[in-house]
Amino acid sequence: MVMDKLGSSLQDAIKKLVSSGRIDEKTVNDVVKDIQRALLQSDVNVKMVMTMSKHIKERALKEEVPKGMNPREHVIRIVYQELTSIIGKGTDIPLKPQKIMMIGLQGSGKTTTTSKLARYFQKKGLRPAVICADTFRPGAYQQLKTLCERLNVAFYGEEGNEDAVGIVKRGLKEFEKYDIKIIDTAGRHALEKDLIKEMEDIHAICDPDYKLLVLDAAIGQQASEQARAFNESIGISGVIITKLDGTAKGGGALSAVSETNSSIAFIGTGETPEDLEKFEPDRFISRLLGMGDIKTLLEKAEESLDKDELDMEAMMKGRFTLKDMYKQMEALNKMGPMKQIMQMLPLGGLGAKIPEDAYQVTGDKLTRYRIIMDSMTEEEMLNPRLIGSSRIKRISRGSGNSPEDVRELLKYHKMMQNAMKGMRGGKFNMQKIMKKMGM
Ligand SMILES: Nc1nc2c(ncn2[C@@H]2O[C@H](COP(=O)(O)OP(=O)(O)OP(=O)(O)O)[C@@H](O)[C@H]2O)c(=O)[nH]1
Repeated sequence: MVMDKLGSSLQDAIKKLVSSGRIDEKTVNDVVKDIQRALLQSDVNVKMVMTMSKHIKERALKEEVPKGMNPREHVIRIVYQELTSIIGKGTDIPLKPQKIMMIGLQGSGKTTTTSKLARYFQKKGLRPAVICADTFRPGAYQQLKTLCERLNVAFYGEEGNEDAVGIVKRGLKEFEKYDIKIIDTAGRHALEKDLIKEMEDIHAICDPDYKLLVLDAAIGQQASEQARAFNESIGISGVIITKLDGTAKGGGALSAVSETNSSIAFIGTGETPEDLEKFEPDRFISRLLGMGDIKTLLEKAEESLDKDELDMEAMMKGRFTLKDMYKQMEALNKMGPMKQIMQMLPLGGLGAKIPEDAYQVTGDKLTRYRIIMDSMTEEEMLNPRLIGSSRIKRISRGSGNSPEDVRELLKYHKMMQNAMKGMRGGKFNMQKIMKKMGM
């Protein structure tokens, strides 16, 4: 997975925040410390981490909590916004006919990314064609040709000919009718004079709409040096960070680019032609924070939960009576299978605290539980601890069920009560957060 280590550390920090009793300076400092550690481990520049930490602390403690939001949600929203801001806005490459020139150092994954980009446009219904102007690396021609053939993408190259400019000229002529022309240029071990000269010559011939710099995520925060150097020498319109799936330094590479005058257009997330993603900072961060599927759940919850009837906050604090449980079971029943809902919860661990049995609330059981509860007094419903063995006998007789059924119901209630405590502040608060963040 892409940056799963950073993701899980950030999710742990958010989880801590979600389950903290109250938001005070200490809580904010603790969470910021966790976030700092996670970002530094991912090679994000220290100065950047410190500035971001300062912003989070200041905003969390000084900014007024927006109306309709609780302090916890307020802080999570700030963390989300600050993380998004350190990776920049992203570059949008439009879906229209254009020429794209690929540049970068050798080993960055430029050739593979060229074919992935062709595939990206092909999937969007545009006709891509690829020109191999890498006459420096032996094998580049054959590699790109094979990749394009597999994807059924038009390819032009002249094996053995070292005249990259001539190849580009002839390739563009041949591909006049194609929508997207992607030119793969040669890389070197460093940004040397002859590489710059060759890029400038190719640039003059093809006059590209976009010049995309390919960078390997493993270089971490050094990405800013490379982006700056290429930008100053020939100018770049955007960056593609490759191999984000295989390094612990991804955070460094992503954040470093935004420090320069450029931003990220795509990210490479694996070795297959499909493993290229358009870079969308807000979506990327919400996925990293584990807020992915929550939106679906929240929409569902919104539709079927009567918020006046259910006081989730109170329940999660432990005031979870049999009456609450009954209302909750009814509401959840309307939402769909319990297990499916729990699996959609974000932040992994929160959902995982629900015991397997808790998923088995079928319609039949619900009906049985309702009949049993109908035989209880109001007092028993509000305070189930009063229900000893003589009351169990009475309730079972009154409801036409066995004492085991009553015990099972009480056991289930205890289990849910504990699970609720464990999820304190968890899932349903996330609903509001996602909404406020416009997701
Ligand atoms: N896991 C993973 N591997 C990648 C990704 N992008 C490229 N690679 C691999 O990185 C290796 C080098 O990629 P090439 O495309 O040959 O890149 P290169 O050597 O930089 O080629 P030039 O830049 O053209 O000199 C290949 O084995 C690719 O499969 C990615 O996003 N994830």
